[in-house]
Amino acid sequence: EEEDGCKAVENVVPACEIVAVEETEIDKKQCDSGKWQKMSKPHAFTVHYIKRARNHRWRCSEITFWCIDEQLCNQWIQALKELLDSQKSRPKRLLVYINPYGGKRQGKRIYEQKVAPLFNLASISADVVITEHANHAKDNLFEVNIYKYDGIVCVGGDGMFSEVMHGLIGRIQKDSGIDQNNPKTPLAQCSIRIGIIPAGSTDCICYATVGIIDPETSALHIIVGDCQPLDVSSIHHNNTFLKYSVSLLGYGFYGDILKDSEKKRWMGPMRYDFSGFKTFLSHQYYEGTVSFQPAKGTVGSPRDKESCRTGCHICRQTKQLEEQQKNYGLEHKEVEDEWKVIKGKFLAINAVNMSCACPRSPKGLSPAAHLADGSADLILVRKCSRFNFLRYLVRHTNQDDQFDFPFVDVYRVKRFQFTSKHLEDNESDIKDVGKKRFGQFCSDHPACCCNLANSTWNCDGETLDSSAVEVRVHCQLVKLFARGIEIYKDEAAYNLSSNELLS
Ligand SMILES: Nc1ncnc2c1ncn2[C@@H]1O[C@H](COP(=O)(O)OP(=O)(O)OP(=O)(O)O)[C@@H](O)[C@H]1O
Repeated sequence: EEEDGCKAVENVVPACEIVAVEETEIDKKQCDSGKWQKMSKPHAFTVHYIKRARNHRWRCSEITFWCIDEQLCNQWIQALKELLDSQKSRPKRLLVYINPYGGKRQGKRIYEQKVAPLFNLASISADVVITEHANHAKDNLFEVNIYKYDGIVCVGGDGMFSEVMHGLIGRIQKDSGIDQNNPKTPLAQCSIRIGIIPAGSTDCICYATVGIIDPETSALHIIVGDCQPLDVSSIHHNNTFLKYSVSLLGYGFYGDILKDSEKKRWMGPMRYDFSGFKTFLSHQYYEGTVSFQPAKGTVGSPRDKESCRTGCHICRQTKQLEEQQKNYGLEHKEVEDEWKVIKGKFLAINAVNMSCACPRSPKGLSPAAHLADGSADLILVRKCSRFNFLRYLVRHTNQDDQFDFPFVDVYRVKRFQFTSKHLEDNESDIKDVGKKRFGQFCSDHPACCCNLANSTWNCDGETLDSSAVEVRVHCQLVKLFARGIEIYKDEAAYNLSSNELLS
């Protein structure tokens, strides 16, 4: 209870949410004003801490504590600093890559104005590299001593994250003597965490792992040393490594939108709407064979009502199960007879490692997909009428179940393969030269309805041309400075008053 009889507000700041503690310089003016004038020579310290706002936004707030006893004040500062030092998950040294051309070209400004001051406050030292060209960060990660850093931070969009992730995974495999081209080899996990400061035109990975696209919130997640493991899919063709994916790997509809939008970069972000509409109208379907291994070791299903959130029990249980299997020597045992094969005509083949929720589609492509359960949700949209396809797309934005259509199938898988009919026909060595020539005519004239042409893969927002792929999910291969999307129990939990007390 405070001196003046006011009831103390019972608010708590957990030690893990303190950003920094500093001694406060008191100037004469402060000293002479307010209730502190009673104190002959006051001493003070300020605690900077995380304050939750709406929509998963975090802000750095502060509270100053005053007392007359200098020794007592110093003891508090010392004790709180020791408390912060004892939290070993907090990073001390970071390597930061800034893409100065990402999004609205604000990456450098965002870092300097919103992130660097917070890192300084939290005594984090950062080596900053402003990228000069595409793949600069990726190449650099193969050259620098990454092991002296507690984390790698990318300032940019999903493309920049993908580049840093490829660099880090590639470097770790190289140092572990693992050949990335072998699709069957288990990959070495990356213990160095990746932080994303959103500054791109698409920041979906940040949104899916933090819940908001906000540089300050992301910086605070880095400072407190959050850790969110993330599954990564490796994509191969003919024993050649192609790419890694953490969000969407899409063939057909989403691949075609991306390919078309790449040609219209001059339109800015509007190009996605334009290309989306155009691709919808073209209503192209693609023939091929999908084969997959259903995920057996995971507890959830793509039709669950529950979404992946902070401390997700499904992700935790899957990891425990994997560790048990490791102890019994059962890890990575390939059970070849468990493949399911589906041949058909598809408007879209989407494999997602996370829900792919974004501000435009808050439910995402697979609302119950998990960030770290070692599986992907494989969504097959078979050929249907334009009207039905529109109904399917609309359900991504409302409460209805987007998988509840006879032409949509969803499976939780650990591995899958796709081969286009075009390639199958070529590989089966058909000597019918006339048919091949006809095929060439069709792909040269998209208006032709024969659909012999291939689509493109949309791999986390980048195009990937391959008419056959082999995909494998690597459970929790990388770790991010994030904690997944937090569940707020009630409004009061994040509407804390400004005069919070530290306990
Ligand atoms: N200095 C640079 N100059 C040109 N390209 C760069 C540079 N640094 C990084 N890149 C590349 O730019 C691509 C896009 O970057 P980023 O994701 O940060 O921005 P974006 O605006 O969200 O991207 P997009 O235009 O694909 O939506 C990345 O793939 C990255 O490899």
